[in-house]
Amino acid sequence: MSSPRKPEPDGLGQHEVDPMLIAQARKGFAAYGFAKIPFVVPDRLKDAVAREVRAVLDEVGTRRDLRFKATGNTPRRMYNARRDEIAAVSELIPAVYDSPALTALLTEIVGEPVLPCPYEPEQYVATRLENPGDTHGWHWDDYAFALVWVIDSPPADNGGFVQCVPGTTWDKQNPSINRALLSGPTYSFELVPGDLYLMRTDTTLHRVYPVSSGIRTIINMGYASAADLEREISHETMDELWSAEIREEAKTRSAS
Ligand SMILES: O=C(O)CCC(=O)C(=O)O
Ligand SMILES: [Fe+2]
Repeated sequence: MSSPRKPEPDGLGQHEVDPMLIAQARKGFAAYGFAKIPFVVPDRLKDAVAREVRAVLDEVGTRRDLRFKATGNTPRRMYNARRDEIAAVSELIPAVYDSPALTALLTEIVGEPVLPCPYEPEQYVATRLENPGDTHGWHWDDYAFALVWVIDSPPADNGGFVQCVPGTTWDKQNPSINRALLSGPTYSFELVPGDLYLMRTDTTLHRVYPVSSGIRTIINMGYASAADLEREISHETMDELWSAEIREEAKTRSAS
């Protein structure tokens, strides 16, 4: 007898999606490495996830102001809550991340299996941009796919939209961001609260345009391709992100 499956979170199992929308998203994803897919989850689930993400950021959001050598020293100026901090207070977000109904839809859109990320810190991260100049600067991600839930966003005049250059690859020893920018068109996408987007993050250079005012809140769920599971993946940007935090925590502790 097979073991009972965990129930799907709040209506995800019964959520119906128009096959036309999937077909359109599939085309967009193949062309731009980016597709807006707000239709993949019901609105009440978006609201529940938004409440939990805002609460966890209010409670444990940690300020980062860093640059990473592996992405050509582009800036990260933001507040984050990491995977374990989210999983410690939320049952819903881990259940959504693991939802077979959701990953089946994502698999249809990208045309290959979308799999849970084997490196837990990259499974989900919540991010808030709220100070003028806050940005998630140009980078690639370690794993193939990201599903980003847009929870708060300023009007595009105040920044916070996403830009990407598809068909580019990350050489961590020599990231050459400017060469990647010169290699093809940069596409920009306006996003509003309630949007979700899917990105091919290992071969799409991307960033969030700096915010000049207002608040931008997201949760990014990272997924792996089958090829990712076959290769050795290093995690220097994530490891540096969290180790900077650990250094800060140690400083605070020794100062107190
Ligand atoms: O905030 C976004 O829209 C993108 C976030 C991102 O690229 C990341 O977390 O790696
Ligand atoms: Fe990213």
